[in-house]
Amino acid sequence: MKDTRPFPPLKNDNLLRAARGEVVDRVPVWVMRQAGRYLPEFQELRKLHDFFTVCRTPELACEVTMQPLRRFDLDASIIFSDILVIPQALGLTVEMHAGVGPVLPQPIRTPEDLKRLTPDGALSRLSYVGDAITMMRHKLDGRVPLIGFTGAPWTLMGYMIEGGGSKTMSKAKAWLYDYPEDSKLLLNLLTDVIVDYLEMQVEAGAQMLQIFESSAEHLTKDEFLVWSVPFLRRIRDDLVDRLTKKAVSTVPLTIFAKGAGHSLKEQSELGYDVIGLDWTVDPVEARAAVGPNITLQGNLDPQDMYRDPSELHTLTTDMVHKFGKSRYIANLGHGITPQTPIASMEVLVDAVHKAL
Ligand SMILES: Cc1c2[nH]c(c1CCC(=O)O)Cc1[nH]c(c(CCC(=O)O)c1C)Cc1[nH]c(c(CCC(=O)O)c1C)Cc1[nH]c(c(CCC(=O)O)c1C)C2
Repeated sequence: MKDTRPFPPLKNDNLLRAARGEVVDRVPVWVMRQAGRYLPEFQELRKLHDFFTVCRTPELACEVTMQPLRRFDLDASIIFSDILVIPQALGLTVEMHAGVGPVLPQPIRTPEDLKRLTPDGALSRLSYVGDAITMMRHKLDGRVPLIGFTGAPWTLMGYMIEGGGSKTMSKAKAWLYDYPEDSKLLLNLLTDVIVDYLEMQVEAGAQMLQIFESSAEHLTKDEFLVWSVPFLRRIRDDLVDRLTKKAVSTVPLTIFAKGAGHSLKEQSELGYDVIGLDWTVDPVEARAAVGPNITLQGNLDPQDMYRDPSELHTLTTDMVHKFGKSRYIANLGHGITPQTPIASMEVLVDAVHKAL
């Protein structure tokens, strides 16, 4: 049965205030992939349960979501899941191979393979994510906001065609030129599922949403504007439309398009509240490109987490000074890597909170 109890009131809303451009008590900080492999308690839990079993079991997903919050004074939680649950819900097999990452043994190779996708009922096959979100809102007891997320269409298309991660996304890029109409069909199909999925997450209790366009880095600027931007725009517009029609309050939206620092101005015109930056982008140049009405998120190099604590402290403080206290959410410029020392997370969070 659906849990319809009201959610506990939010105690620390600095993340949401930063996203809306309101005054914050302190610069909010969270870390992409903050629940995961660098935490021994996550490794322990993973010895007992397969990756997607954790995603599909709300108690386990909530436990893993909570793990970083027990250790660090973070200002946000992000629901434990993966971007590849959408390809899974569309009928593709996704396996998580230790030391490799996601593997899709029967990828989409030709336009003919698109017939294997099953968009009908995809949303109901993702209902476990909504259940985990609702449970997590209660478990958080209002301590920090809960972020929901999705992969963006181009990034999901990449994994579905490559059959897993890829250094070049060459097969997926070949599709854009060999089969442009079928590529658009696939990107639109994914966009439709993503809008349904994000709407469901908001109704389940997600207080902010991040769209991961992690594979933007494989596109040129021109390609990004054709194969990513229109779909990112439609996700935002359709989602806001849907929520407005249902009289559900909309939540702040973040676009993280890794490697798309060439198109910050274009990203700022998509209607998203927050733009996530990778570490190659200079904070001052990013602010100049997007103007004053967008919140920026990022962007410490994840490799800086391997520096000694005093260096890390200085780099973090300098970063926060460059972004400033208004319209800023501190984060890394991409996911935290598996060997990161736990002490570095403490240094990062502490340095952000003390910087201004
Ligand atoms: C902890 C984890 C996750 N996914 C994977 C792992 C490690 C695998 C394991 O435990 O066995 C496999 C897992 N899943 C994926 C990868 C990347 C593989 C590759 O491209 O080579 C791996 C190792 C695919 C994936 N998955 C995700 C992205 C987008 C973000 C990014 O660019 O890093 C991508 C590209 C998102 C993701 N994935 C995850 C979260 C959880 C919430 C959090 O704490 O942040 C999120 C937000 C969780």
